[in-house]
Amino acid sequence: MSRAVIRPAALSGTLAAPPSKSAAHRALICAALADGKSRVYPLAGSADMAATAQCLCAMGAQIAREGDAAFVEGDRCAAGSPVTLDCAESGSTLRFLLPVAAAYGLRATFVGHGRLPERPLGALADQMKAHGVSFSAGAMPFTIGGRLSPGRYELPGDVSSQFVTGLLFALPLLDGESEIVLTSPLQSVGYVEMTLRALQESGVAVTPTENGWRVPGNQRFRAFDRTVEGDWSNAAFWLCAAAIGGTVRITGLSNDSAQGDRAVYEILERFGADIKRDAHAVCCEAAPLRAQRIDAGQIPDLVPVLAVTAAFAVGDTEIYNAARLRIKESDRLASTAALLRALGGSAEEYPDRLVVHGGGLRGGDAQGANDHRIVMAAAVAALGCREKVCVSDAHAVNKSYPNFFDDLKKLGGRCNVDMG
Ligand SMILES: O=C(O)C1=C[C@@H](OP(=O)(O)O)[C@@H](O)[C@H](O)C1
Ligand SMILES: C=C(OP(=O)(O)O)C(=O)O
Repeated sequence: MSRAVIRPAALSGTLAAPPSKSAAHRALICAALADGKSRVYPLAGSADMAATAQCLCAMGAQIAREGDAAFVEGDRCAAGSPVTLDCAESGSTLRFLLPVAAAYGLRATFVGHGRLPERPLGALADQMKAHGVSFSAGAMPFTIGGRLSPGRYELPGDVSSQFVTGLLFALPLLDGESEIVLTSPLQSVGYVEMTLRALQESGVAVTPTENGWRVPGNQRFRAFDRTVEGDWSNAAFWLCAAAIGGTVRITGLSNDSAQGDRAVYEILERFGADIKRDAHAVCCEAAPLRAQRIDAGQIPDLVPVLAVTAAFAVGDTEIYNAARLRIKESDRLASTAALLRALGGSAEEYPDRLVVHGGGLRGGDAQGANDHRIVMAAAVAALGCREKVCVSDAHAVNKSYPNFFDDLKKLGGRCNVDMG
């Protein structure tokens, strides 16, 4: 059993943003699909990155790590080869590589852990079945067979944008033109924009249509040397911690990033935090916070830490359009509400929204729910609490941010961590 004890503290100092998990997934995949050798730098040693790298190697690519850099030699196993792809707990790894493995025509067995086997895949799997791919079972572990064929792919936009991203990687490899048609408005738009930019930098053409994208077939990915941008989603923990009580400067965050979680800047500004940016850094300083209405549709990963921030505001914050939070590493509407209540706060959970009553938190024992964003949100909450916070499942931070507790200490936080 892993756990962390975090004591109240006002953070201060400057920190480099960790490399973006979403950008790194995309860079590794594009590199593995490319002809030749690419360099991807810097790369976090996170569990999700390791899962994607291992799967790409199992599919035929070669990846050598040198410090924070990965050198990727693109290659693929012959069609029909049996491979096992262990996606660990990473939804991105599963949903991005499933169509790619099918485009290669591999007999790929997909394995997943934690909550991953329960997370939705049906809409993508149904479209793949309609385009020549067989599935041995309806849930993980399953083995796919056959080869993906080009054509018209219809997907809902409100389950997971990762379905679209996976197809955008795979369809350019097919021997004819395809179209992705959205049957409902797209949520998590920024993540698809990140995919489109990654494809463009790899020399792959995709044309937007009225409600989707047209993807020519027979395309080749170009090798590259790519710097992975800083992660707004994980930097958000420090910016919110500062808004609650401290002064933090985060470097390496791009102002014109496609990351939807860049919105944390405007949201904290609306809360009343003193937040500024220049060409090199974002700086946030505590100020009295007031409740907000927040649309979670484009920023699902920010919700746990924004809910914690709201607990320190005056008034009631409503976080709406958040039904998809229930299908992440934990049911994040339930686990976020439980976190706030465990620390002496008050929150109401509805099917697709959360209402957080402001007024501060006391501290206490909280469940990390085996969810990195809940554990990190608990640590941020602790900084503003009156008493210490003890959170279970501290190891979960390894999923996206293995240096989280070290970075907390660098900013003056006080914690004892037992990774179990
Ligand atoms: O494409 C990506 O890198 C991601 C997309 C989002 O998922 P959904 O599109 O399912 O919301 C996000 O929650 C996840 O952490 C990363
Ligand atoms: C939901 C997340 O990731 P994934 O979907 O890739 O598991 C996350 O990082 O919060």
